[in-house]
This record gives sequence, C-alpha cells and structure tokens, in this order.
Amino acid sequence: MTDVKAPDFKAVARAEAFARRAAAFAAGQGQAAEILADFLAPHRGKALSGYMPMRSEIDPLPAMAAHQGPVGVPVILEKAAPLRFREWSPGCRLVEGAFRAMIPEEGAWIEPQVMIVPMLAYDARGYRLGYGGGFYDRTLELLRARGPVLAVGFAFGAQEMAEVPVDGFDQRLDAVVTEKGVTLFG
Ligand SMILES: Nc1nc2c(c(=O)[nH]1)N(C=O)[C@@H](CNc1ccc(C(=O)N[C@@H](CCC(=O)O)C(=O)O)cc1)CN2
Ligand SMILES: Nc1ncnc2c1ncn2[C@@H]1O[C@H](COP(=O)(O)OP(=O)(O)OP(=O)(O)O)[C@@H](O)[C@H]1O
Repeated sequence: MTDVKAPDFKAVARAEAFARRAAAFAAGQGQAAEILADFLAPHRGKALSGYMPMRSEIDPLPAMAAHQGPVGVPVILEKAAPLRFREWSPGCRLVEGAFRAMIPEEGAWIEPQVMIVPMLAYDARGYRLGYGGGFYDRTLELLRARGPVLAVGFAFGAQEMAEVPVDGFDQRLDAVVTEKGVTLFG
C-alpha cells in the first residue's frame, strides 16, 4: 500500500459530515446569521468574504448584507490554486461558476481581511473539513503570508467532530460561529 491512508480518512469523515449537516439543515439555523452579524460588527470597514450557500450549507447572506464595507464571494479560477473573491451586493446578478457555486456576473476583485468560511465539519482545535479541493487552505496560506486575516468558520453546531482528520496543509480557523454561539480558538 502506498499513500492512501490520509485521503481515506478524509473521505470517510466527509461522508459522515454530509449526513450530519443535512440533518441540521433540515432542523433550521435559528439565530445563527444574527450571531454572525453581531460577531462581525466590530470589523465594519474591513473587506469581508462570504459565500453563496450551496447544498446544506448554513446561510450567511443576512450577515453579509449587514456588513458595512466591501463583501466578496469566492470564485474558482483554476484547480489547485487560491480562490479569488468578487465583489457581491444583495440582489446582484449571479451566474454559475466552477463546481456549481454561484458567482457575481461582474464586479471588482477584493482581498478579504475577514473571511466567513464554509465547511463540512470542524473540531475543538479549529481545524475544518471542506469538500476536498484545498481551496480555502491555499487561500488562507496565501493571505496570511501577506498580512493578518481573520478566518471565521460558520456552521451548524452539529457539524463539530471529535477530531477532523488533518494534513500538513490544513489552516486553522480563528473562530467558529454556530446557532449556539461563538467559539474562539487560541
Ligand atoms: N458555498 C460555497 N462556495 C464555495 C465553496 C464552498 O465550500 N462553499 N468552495 C470551497 O472550496 C469553493 C467551491 N469548492 C468546491 C469544491 C469541490 C466541490 C465538489 O463538488 N466536489 C466533488 C468532488 C470533486 C472531485 O473529487 O473532483 C464532490 O464533493 O462530490 C464543490 C465545491 C468555492 N465556492
Ligand atoms: N497550501 C497548499 N498547498 C498545496 N497543496 C495543498 C494546500 N492546501 C491543501 N492542499 C492539498 O489539497 C488537497 C485537498 O485538501 P483538503 O482535503 O484539506 O481540502 P478541504 O480543506 O477539504 O477543501 P477546501 O479548503 O476547498 O474547503 C489535499 O491533497 C491537500 O494536501
């Protein structure tokens, strides 16, 4: 056997995390978006990245709409590369981008100082599990090398896992916001 161990662990964790997130999505997100907006309020004026929710992801759009300052959403320009972020505003015209994510039809590129990060699962150390593209890991690595970036995971509380499987590239979150409240990672 060669190097299949770590990817297998992630694939197993992803399957379980998808099921747990779908159940939580069906139950509803309560006040999660309001808690997120309150958490982000002190960061007014900074460039923020959010995302267009897909599948059973928790919906951050109300918090993005409440942000006073530029807001962008992720655009995949190529595989195995960092994400770019195109300026978004409520009701802007959208088109389908790579991997079926919706992206603004037009708009300036922004460089986020605060990022709302989607995920399948997270753990108490602040590690997260995504869809396996490595996009957020590459993006955080790049932006953190340039300056301070606050990575705020947004998830249902049920998405917490005991230990997310990690590899050497995984970037930790600074905080996670759920419908139950805010967790800061040291
Ligand atoms: N709302 C939202 N937008 C986002 C992300 C996200 O996680 N959430 N992304 C965060 O990165 C990027 C999209 N990344 C994605 C990466 C993979 C798949 C996907 O469907 N992967 C297949 C497997 C593909 C393969 O193995 O080649 C799958 O899961 O079935 C979807 C989105 C950019 N936009
Ligand atoms: N900064 C990086 N440089 C090179 N390879 C990377 C980097 N970040 C992640 N990778 C690789 O990309 C692949 C996918 O990473 P991983 O499974 O952690 O994605 P993910 O965090 O689930 O997805 P995403 O960040 O897109 O939500 C892995 O093979 C990983 O080693």
